[in-house]
Amino acid sequence: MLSLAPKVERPAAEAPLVSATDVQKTYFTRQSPIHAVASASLDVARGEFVSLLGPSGCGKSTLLMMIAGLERPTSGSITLAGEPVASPRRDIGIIFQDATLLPWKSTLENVLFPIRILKLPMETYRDRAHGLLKMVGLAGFEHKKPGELSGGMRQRVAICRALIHDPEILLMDEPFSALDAITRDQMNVALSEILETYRKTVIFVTHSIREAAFLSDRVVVMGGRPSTIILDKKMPFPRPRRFEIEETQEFAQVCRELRLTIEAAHGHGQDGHEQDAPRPASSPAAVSVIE
Ligand SMILES: Nc1ncnc2c1ncn2[C@@H]1O[C@H](COP(=O)(O)OP(=O)(O)OP(=O)(O)O)[C@@H](O)[C@H]1O
Repeated sequence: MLSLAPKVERPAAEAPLVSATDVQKTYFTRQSPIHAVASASLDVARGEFVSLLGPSGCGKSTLLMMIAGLERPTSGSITLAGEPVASPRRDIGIIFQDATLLPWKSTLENVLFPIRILKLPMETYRDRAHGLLKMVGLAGFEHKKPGELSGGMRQRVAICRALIHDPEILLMDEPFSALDAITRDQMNVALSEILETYRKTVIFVTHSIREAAFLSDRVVVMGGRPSTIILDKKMPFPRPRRFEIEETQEFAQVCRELRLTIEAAHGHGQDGHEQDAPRPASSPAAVSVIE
């Protein structure tokens, strides 16, 4: 039954929807093995929003791709709703850094593309596609091609495409990192609003401390060499969240703790990854993450 699912409260003590146990991943390359994830254990409850935060190369995308069934762990296990992940699944929607839309198809056709691939009844999903596009502020853009849309609009189309078949889990790999700072902030608010309506379980990869703190129920910091999970912290901010929380002392304190955790694991400014928007002169340099 297709519906624009209303927000549903999660019963307490429910088994985790996503569970990774002692997951390890080594890429065997011609040169030498690369230990992308030394060990990671992570439970994500149904309806939870969990960010994986950490500097470049700490294995965030690798962990996400293993959860998606697109990479196999070298050891350890990953289950979704209690079932081992063996291959890509229908109950997952994935959003990457680049919107990867089909340039010759319209906005509407792009959103409906998974329905074609999954061989689901197109007519049943057309209304849902219109509803999703309206929700993200793209009503009236259904027949535009990706080339006629801004970066933020294209990424909103990608979100609609990921939600069209109503997957239970959304995996997002730095979905907003290619956008300018203002659009990125707008997308963070838009994503929060979308998830207030279409409640999903989300695992979100980012370098941005602020973005992780703003969006998440929990922030999982990855780092160290070899890379593991070094902090798993609940975000104490009530929902719905609006920008104003970023101006609170509590938000600054949480961001500071996340930054200090990353710095303790990696030292200061090591790998020259993308840097933050201008920071107050009194604050120390960021380490390959955006504050
Ligand atoms: N397919 C692959 N083959 C070999 N090595 C890989 C492969 N994918 C990732 N790696 C390596 O594994 C390590 C972890 O990469 P991964 O992309 O998971 O990190 P990340 O934290 O997501 O980085 P970024 O934030 O820059 O995307 C890196 O050293 C990377 O070079």
